[in-house]
Amino acid sequence: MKTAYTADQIRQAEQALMARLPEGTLMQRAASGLASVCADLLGRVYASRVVLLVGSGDNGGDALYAGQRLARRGARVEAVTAGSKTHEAGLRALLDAGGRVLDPSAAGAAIETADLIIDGLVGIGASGALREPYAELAKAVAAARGHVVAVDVPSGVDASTGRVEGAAVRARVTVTMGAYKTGLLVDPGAAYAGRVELVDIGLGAYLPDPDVAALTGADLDVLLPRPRNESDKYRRGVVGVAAGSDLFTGAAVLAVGGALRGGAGMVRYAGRAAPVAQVRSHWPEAVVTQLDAPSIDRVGRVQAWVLGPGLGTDDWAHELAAAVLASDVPVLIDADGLTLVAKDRTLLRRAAPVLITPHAGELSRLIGAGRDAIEAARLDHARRAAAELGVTVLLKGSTTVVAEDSRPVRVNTTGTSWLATGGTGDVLAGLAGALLAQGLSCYDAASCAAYLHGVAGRLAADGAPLAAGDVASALPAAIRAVTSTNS
Ligand SMILES: NC(=O)C1=CN([C@@H]2O[C@H](COP(=O)(O)OP(=O)(O)OC[C@H]3O[C@@H](n4cnc5c(N)ncnc54)[C@H](OP(=O)(O)O)[C@@H]3O)[C@@H](O)[C@H]2O)[C@@H](O)CC1
Ligand SMILES: [K+]
Repeated sequence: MKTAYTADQIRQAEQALMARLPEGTLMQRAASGLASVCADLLGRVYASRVVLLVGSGDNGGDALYAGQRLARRGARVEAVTAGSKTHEAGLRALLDAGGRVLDPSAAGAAIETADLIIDGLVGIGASGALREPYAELAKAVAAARGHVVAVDVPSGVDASTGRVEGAAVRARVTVTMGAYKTGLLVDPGAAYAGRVELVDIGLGAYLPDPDVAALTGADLDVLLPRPRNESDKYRRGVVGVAAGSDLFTGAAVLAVGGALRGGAGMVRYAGRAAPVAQVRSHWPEAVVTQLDAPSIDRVGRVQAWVLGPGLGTDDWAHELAAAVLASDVPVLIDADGLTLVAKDRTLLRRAAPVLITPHAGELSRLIGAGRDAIEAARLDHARRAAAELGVTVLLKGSTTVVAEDSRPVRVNTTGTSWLATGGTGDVLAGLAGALLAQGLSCYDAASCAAYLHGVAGRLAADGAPLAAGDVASALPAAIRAVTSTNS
């Protein structure tokens, strides 16, 4: 599990650790890790040209000491000091090692042509959008031809939330100190951070419960259910899919496709005549019930439901949603199911668990916040929705996040932009439903499904556009990639 923390959490842990160490120890550890990543990127340090962007705080101090180390190895290091003050000891160390301070008027040209730029403008001490002259420097970095390495967080990215309010440095690598910051895992911040390298400065024992966490392949290997020798199709879990309508038959096909690849023992599909015909012809593996009335009485027992993809929002759909939600098993609500629930909150009054899987627009209808506001602060809104609605929330987007009251938000880092195409959400819903049916909690089912869906998307796309059906087809390969044994 990759864990990440807010700026306040990091600062408190650092203070506790610093109290036990000689002054300056942590900054030297940070600078040493930073210099070593830079040296690897440069390949040959001697005679390379390095520009340091140095702000007024300790983030600038890290950059100056790393510059000292590179200068000692023969790099030509130049510092642009942008703040009202500069870390004095760090600046002295750089100058003693042969580095120099650049006239601000020469900064643009130096940034453009340097082999490597170290962004030490601001780190966890920043607040709000970058002020001048920092903002102008951050913009100048966009023209850099060399490697751009951010110290701790890319300047302009809010370390605690990933928000970017104005200009921000777009880094190839971010070298982060002691622990991941939440803003490095959540978009838009994650997109600015590039590859994130963690430098161990000894903070581990002082860190609190994380603010957010990201599953890794090893976590999936532990969490994903496997069939045992004595398993039969009923014991492996049966997932029900209530999706599709005369207008949207494809959503039913794709949701069932996702569910069939998710490892449940059986997939039951229930719907109207048109989607029933499509599901039957695509998936002989599914057990299909054609509904004459909006009721699930004839469907047979399931351990979890997927409700909503392509279902429509008419009275019939509303009645079917009410019937599914009146059951005593976990229900995943997606797409039209979310529109129905937004119009009639009483549908959510149930004892069994609910997992909702909205994108920002759907969440906006559910909690009455603007879509743009949600996109700009995805973590906050997912948390708020989980608390207000009493459900688990999987908020889809460039970084998919899973929120549940009193738990760290799980962020998914496996996604790819190729997944932003019609129907992939239906596959995700089916997959997550299948995991629910196998006994995973909403929190685990949602975060494992997001992870596998992202990996499957990458495998299916492989650098080219994909269709949603390809993602369902790639799910077995995604599962194989994370499970160490195929038993
Ligand atoms: N603590 C530790 O143990 C360790 C810390 N480490 C490192 O220290 C970093 C944190 O250092 P920090 O606390 O000095 O804050 P930091 O991010 O450098 O800058 C704060 C200054 O920036 C300014 N400023 C603020 N907002 C701004 C804005 N929007 N636009 C422009 N300027 C803005 C403001 O200054 P002022 O306005 O007064 O000039 C403020 O005082 C951390 O990220 C890590 O790299 C490592 O060495 C490991 C050990
Ligand atoms: K920085």
